[in-house]
Amino acid sequence: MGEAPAISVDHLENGHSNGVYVKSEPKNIEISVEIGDRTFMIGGNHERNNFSIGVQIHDKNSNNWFSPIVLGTGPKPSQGYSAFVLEQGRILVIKKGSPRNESIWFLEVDSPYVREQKKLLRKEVVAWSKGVRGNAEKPIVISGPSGVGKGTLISMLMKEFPSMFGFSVSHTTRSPRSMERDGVHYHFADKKVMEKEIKDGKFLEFASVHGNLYGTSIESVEAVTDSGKRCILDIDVQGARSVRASSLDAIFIFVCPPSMKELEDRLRARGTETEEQIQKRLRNAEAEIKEGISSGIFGLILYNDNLEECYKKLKVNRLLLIAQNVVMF
Ligand SMILES: Nc1nc2c(ncn2[C@@H]2O[C@H](COP(=O)(O)OP(=O)(O)O)[C@@H](O)[C@H]2O)c(=O)[nH]1
Ligand SMILES: Nc1ncnc2c1ncn2[C@@H]1O[C@H](COP(=O)(O)OP(=O)(O)O)[C@@H](O)[C@H]1O
Repeated sequence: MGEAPAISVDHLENGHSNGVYVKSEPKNIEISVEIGDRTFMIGGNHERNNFSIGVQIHDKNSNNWFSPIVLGTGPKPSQGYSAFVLEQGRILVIKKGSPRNESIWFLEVDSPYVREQKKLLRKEVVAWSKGVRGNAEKPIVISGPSGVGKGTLISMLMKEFPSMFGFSVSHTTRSPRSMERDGVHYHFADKKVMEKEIKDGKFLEFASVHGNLYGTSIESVEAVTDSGKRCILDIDVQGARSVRASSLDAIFIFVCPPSMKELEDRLRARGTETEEQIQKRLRNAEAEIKEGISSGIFGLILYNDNLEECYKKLKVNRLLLIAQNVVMF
């Protein structure tokens, strides 16, 4: 596994731990971990937030304390945590005795992702992610009819695991919706330019969907995987079929609506399509759902009825969960 030797960590007692004199000792510190010139104090409530464990940084050189920006969702404040320093500026935090899927957390304090966020935010940053199991490397393809909730579920995943997942930004000739930003939601492309780039072999897959051209460029996938994150592709069934046939070994998930009526209600409520586009998407939806369920392309079929329940199924499903090369104690 190559991790740095696990350093068991004493609980902070009389203000001294790992040789760092703590001037203004933060309250209820459970763990202190020394990495280089810094000591990371983990415990208590994060800035009076009872739902997430606190993190403070002590810099040996300046003898200053920092309260970093904390990204991701950390474990709840409680007793009984232990910490182990891993490679790539990560700290493994284990809560012994809690249910398996609530016992492993990673605090990134100097990973490539945290360094990227520090540069962006110009502040001290740390990022929590929950350690789960599954297959850490494979990209994830999520398909489903327009309006079913793919984008919503993907945003929830990326919000909870900011350092684990990256979204592959597709190209499309469709015009942007009011809240969509070029280069973030899509690369909004000219048809001729996109067709030429497809011919030049720059695309992993492409398809005509609801009358527009959509495609995943190799560059978009690489932009995510080069950042050390797991790539999520939101593509239609045709695209999923092409990816399945390609060398890109991915995990395939299809999201179904509870009913066509509910799908129509959601499309209408979203208010991003004209009546004509809604009708076209609904006509296509029936065939897409049939293909999604019966094609055998998708290893996981999710029914997005209750959003929270569907999201939980997405996260805890044996196919998706992410191995973090966790050393179980
Ligand atoms: N094949 C393929 N389909 C894509 C790609 N990007 C988006 N799509 C699919 O195109 C369809 C329409 O996407 P969009 O216009 O954003 O509508 P939405 O599904 O209602 O969000 C959806 O099924 C997407 O999954 C892509 O790069 N390749
Ligand atoms: N489980 C759900 N119950 C009710 N509304 C939902 C649910 N999931 C998503 N929505 C809503 O349905 C609309 C379509 O969701 P979206 O994520 O844009 O779908 P897609 O990306 O598949 O086109 C959005 O307004 C979203 O807030």
